[in-house]
Amino acid sequence: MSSDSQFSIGQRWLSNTETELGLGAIVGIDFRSVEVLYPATGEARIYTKTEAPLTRLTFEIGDTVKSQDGWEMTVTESEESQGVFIYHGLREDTKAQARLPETMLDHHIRLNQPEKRLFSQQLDHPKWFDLRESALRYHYEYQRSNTIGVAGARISLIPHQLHIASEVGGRHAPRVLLADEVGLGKTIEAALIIHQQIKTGRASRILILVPDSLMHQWLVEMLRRVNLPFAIFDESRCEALDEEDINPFDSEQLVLCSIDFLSSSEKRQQQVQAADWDLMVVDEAHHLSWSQEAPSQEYLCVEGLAQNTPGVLLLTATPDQLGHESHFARLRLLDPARFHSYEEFLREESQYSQLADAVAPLLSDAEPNEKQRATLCNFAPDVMEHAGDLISSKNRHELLHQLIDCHGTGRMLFRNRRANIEGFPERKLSAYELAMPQEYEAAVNSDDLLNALYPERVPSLVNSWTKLDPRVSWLVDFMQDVKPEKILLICASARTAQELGEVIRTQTGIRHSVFHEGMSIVERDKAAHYFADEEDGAQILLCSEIGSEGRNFQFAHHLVLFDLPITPDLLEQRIGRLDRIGQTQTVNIHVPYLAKSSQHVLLDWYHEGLNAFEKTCPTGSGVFEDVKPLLMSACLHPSDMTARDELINLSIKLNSQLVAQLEAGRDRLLELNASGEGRVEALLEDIITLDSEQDLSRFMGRVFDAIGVQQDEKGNDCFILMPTEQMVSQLPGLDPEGMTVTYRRRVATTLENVQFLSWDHPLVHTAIDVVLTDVHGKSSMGFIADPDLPKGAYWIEALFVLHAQAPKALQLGRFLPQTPVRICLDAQGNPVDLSFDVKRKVGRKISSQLLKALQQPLSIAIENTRKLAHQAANQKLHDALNTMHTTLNGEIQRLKDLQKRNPAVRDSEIVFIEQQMSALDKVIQGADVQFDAIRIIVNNP
Ligand SMILES: Nc1ncnc2c1ncn2[C@@H]1O[C@H](COP(=O)(O)OP(=O)(O)OP(=O)(O)O)[C@@H](O)[C@H]1O
Repeated sequence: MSSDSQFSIGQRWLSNTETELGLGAIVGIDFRSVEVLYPATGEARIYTKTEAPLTRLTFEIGDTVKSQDGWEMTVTESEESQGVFIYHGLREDTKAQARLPETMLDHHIRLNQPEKRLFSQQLDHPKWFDLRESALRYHYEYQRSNTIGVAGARISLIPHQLHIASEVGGRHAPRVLLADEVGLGKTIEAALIIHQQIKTGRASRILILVPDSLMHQWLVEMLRRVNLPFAIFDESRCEALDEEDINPFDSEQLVLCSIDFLSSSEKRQQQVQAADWDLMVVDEAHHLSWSQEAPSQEYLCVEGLAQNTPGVLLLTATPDQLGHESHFARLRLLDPARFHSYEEFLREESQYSQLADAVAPLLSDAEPNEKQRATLCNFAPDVMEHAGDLISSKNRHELLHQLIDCHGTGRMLFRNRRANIEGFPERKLSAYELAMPQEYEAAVNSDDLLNALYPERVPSLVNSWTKLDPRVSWLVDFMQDVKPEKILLICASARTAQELGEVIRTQTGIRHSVFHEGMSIVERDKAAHYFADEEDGAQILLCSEIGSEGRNFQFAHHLVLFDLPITPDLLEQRIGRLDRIGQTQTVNIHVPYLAKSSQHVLLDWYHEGLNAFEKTCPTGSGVFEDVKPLLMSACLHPSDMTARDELINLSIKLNSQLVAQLEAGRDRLLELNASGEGRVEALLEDIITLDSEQDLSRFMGRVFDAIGVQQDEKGNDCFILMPTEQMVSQLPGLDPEGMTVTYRRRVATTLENVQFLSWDHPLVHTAIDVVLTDVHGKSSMGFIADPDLPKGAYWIEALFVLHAQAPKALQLGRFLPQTPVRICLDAQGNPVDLSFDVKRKVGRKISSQLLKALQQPLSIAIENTRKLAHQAANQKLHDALNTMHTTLNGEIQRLKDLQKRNPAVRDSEIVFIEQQMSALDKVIQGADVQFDAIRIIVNNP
């Protein structure tokens, strides 16, 4: 909180919560808010005047001040003009009289006064010194850790997700397609990548584009999983912001927006493109259909954004759903230079299938034959030269990794298959044959495929179909049979869902809800919520096809497919609502169908031809493309058993060929890459170790205790945190009503209302900030009681911080975060290694006497600690430079090597690291040592 609410333009203030910003200058004031520019980091902030977390920086006579131009002077006089101080004194370099208005102060100055506080006897309890030291040390370790942004997510540890997150999240401007099969956690992967990019400073402005129907789910997932508060942007929000005459999309850093809304408004598209983004995420990217002649509106909208946004994540479970050309077009969004021609892409793909063939033996522990060996030599000559016996596990491993590197799309496309991931439930089909009503016969036997598939939608039957269609009465009975278990019903059209809802309302007392594209998002979310409610919720949710995308309904175990979709991908999407991570029981799939109808043909085709109900069928869309005419024809002639048999037999044959191709081929290499097998284990181990440590809970316990937050154990590894009236500082983020927290992942993933406190959690960060930015602990004096040491012996413990300032995007924290340097001296001025547990504060009277008596030796000792701290800091700085060079040179070299084999490495990635390295060189060399805190320890046995 600011100590002075009289702000004037030009005054210099320090942020109490974001010390890394440097010294700020007031650049704007209105009746409510104050705008501060931090020139050292190029950032600006707007604060509410009454709650600005700012401290004014002023100097007294005798203080040394530094100007923006680098010269220093000792203040001999100061005056104030329009609220701004002007300091006078002699310049140290030229010895000339100088005048330095505070507007011209060095932007890097920080408040630094432990010594002043010590000698003016503003002493705190010695525990605050320990707390400062721990906060600095933990912050330092956090910034350098490899689990940053990943370990703190509220998720179960699933290896393939962690692998993708760390592989992609650690890149500069990642541009990838996350294409895991349905329900394997693409949203979670995206959340982890976004979180990591933000926490490491790689990105700060994020735009997520999703279909209307998934907005709320994304909002909740981002908040619940990784504590990121996205703001939903729709027309009404934009309109409200239009009045303020700014680009609405500039008003927030984390924006969630419907792609349908954007692509339908020219004005909003222009605005969203004019706003700068670091990372764009597009969910359900298979909707971005493309062909040379007719790219879709959605595609064009995303293309415009992808051209100007450094990082792009596209998510789809069905990359090939709208054809291979569209798949190519999505890769083109990611890297237009590389994917410039579809023909070229096809040619390249065929090469990878040769590679796939050659690699197959390695994946199944066999020795490749001569031809395969020759192909491998072609792709990875270096390794093959020394390969010898390929089956020896070391070589095999190395070779596989090299081959993955050579794989054209392996670096930008991540696709995991369920078949490789454990823990999914079984799926069981129950089909119910029902008699065909006479009234449907004309439609079913017509030439119109839509009528044949969905006779209930024929106009003449609109008002009567629910009375004559036996699936309706079957449904009513079925609901009674499984009551109170939840049922998700999906059908093709909104009207069917609504009309079924009407029947349930009039004929049964069963609680139900509908969910379709005619409802607003809020209404849909309400319906989904009503369905999810365990006690008073709906037993059945009736969805149109849009219910089959992205939503999480795995708490239900019965899925009724009132009709069947025409493509296997859509069928998988539907089943994927229940067959997801977190599903605890067998997924029961119920299909009521009319005998000898087109739907009957589809049922047999899916079940017998593709086995697509009981197992995921990644080859389904491939088969579909090949048998489409036969399938259509069989659907139009449902009584023609020969046509049906031909369709099914051909599908079985094609499917097994495609499966064999897949098994042997390219995807296995891609999958091996996407699964992280052999590479994610170390990260997993680190997170498990971190989870088992108690450092965080102990540290936070001490912070809460010191600040005055009440912490009560609630059982089940949960704690209740309550603010108290005795709090010595505010703790932003602590709910004034109290909050329940846990440090245990297991608890956090089962109890949604409990906050998961981790090193990534905002409350932990603000707690560390509060400790470090507060003056508490800057100076203290404590007693120890050791009978083996002379009474009255004393020691000096000084804490320094090696610190540099840089824009976040440089990721200084990886190499030189704020680094604690602790120097301890005994009364004779000798460096010592102290590990006292200092529990008692020295009373006011004694401390005052001691300080008077020891002022001179203490001043000398402090000077000495400064010198020693500089020496130690120089060493650390030197080490940081070395590590930075070694690490970044290594990264550059690896990318360059990789680029020779794999065109998916963009030049811009290499250039970025080169520029980062030279900028960091300057920043690290300019690092400064600040005196942070001092503690005098006195023995009083
Ligand atoms: N690591 C995890 N821990 C806990 N829950 C998870 C984890 N991974 C996924 N889930 C849950 O599994 C479900 C599927 O995850 P998610 O929505 O990310 O998958 P998806 O691949 O995006 O699905 P879709 O293809 O349907 O869009 C969600 O309910 C999600 O919350």
